[in-house]
Amino acid sequence: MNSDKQAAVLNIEKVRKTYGTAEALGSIDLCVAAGEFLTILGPSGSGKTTLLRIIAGFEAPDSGRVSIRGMDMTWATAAERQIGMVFQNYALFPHLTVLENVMFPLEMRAIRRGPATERARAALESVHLGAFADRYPKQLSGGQQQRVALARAIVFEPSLLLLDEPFSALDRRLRESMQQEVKQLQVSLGLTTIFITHDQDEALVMSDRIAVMSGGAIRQIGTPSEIYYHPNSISVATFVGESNIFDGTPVGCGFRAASGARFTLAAPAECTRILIRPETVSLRRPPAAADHHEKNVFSSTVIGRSFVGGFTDYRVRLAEGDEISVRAVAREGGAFELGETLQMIVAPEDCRPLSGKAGR
Ligand SMILES: Nc1ncnc2c1ncn2[C@@H]1O[C@H](COP(=O)(O)OP(=O)(O)OP(=O)(O)O)[C@@H](O)[C@H]1O
Repeated sequence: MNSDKQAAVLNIEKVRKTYGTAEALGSIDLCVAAGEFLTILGPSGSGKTTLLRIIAGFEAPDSGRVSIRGMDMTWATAAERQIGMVFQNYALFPHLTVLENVMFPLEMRAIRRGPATERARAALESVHLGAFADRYPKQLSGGQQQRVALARAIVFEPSLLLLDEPFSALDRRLRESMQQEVKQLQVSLGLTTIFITHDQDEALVMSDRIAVMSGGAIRQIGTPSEIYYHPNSISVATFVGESNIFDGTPVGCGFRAASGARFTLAAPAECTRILIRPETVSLRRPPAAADHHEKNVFSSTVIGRSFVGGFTDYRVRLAEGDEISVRAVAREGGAFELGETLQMIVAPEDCRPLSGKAGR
């Protein structure tokens, strides 16, 4: 075993799962390091829940191996794995108080009442619910119930914390504050965490690394910035963030789109597609004197505009016919008009090869 794998809390090797003739998971390999926050991101049906259930011990793989802290746990029960879990639907016991809910995992482990109460109270403090110990779940808001579920998941100091879409029932503001809170707690306690979501923004905000799944396979794994700026495929690029994708062919140091639009790239690349993120593009009214040294300046027309508070999202059509989305910082009274003829500019380093040798 190499040192990476020794430091891993979770190591998944060649895990496969089929339901009848349908393959839910191909051959999954995944290593999660101690203290790491890893997100499994993917659209509905991509296999996230199946993978999570196999990690948790609710489901057995057809083949492959699941190790936790270096021990083969493929056939261990859920209880033997010492994993803390939080689900979307809270799953608190309604007839137990908040404190009793949090003490439950400790009672299951036959920890005496005195120390169990002390630990449960400390866990409730860590999620800022110390004052709510004697309430019942139905007397709490959704966000508070989810914090109780989190306290219950961490109270027995699990080797691994699994979070399955835990914020999806919460409204946007509460969701964002819960993201911050969970992230702070995860860092301060050094919790090794696997987070499942189909929400790319949530994945980008919270994760040390993101594994992007589709069709039962991990398509790419990397830091949020690697995934966003260097997607290795069209499916990852379009799933994470907004994107403009041009098909075409490499020409010298540049790229010619199918429409004929020519882009200068930062370096020659053997690619058949380039990716341009909307926020890397700028728009301006044509200056009186043209600067012929400037690269990637295209004549374009505004064909759509929406103000999204802080930003204006434009849709523009290049003279060559391609349509492209642009995200600009909004200034009151400073928006371009529909039908206006503008220049669209994009830096060579922001035209990213998507496939081929230099495409990553
Ligand atoms: N018990 C089952 N029996 C048959 N097929 C199943 C079963 N569970 C999952 N599948 C199939 O396996 C594939 C992966 O499903 P899975 O629930 O893991 O996806 P997911 O990414 O978690 O989706 P969602 O975000 O909608 O929960 C899907 O095609 C699904 O229909």
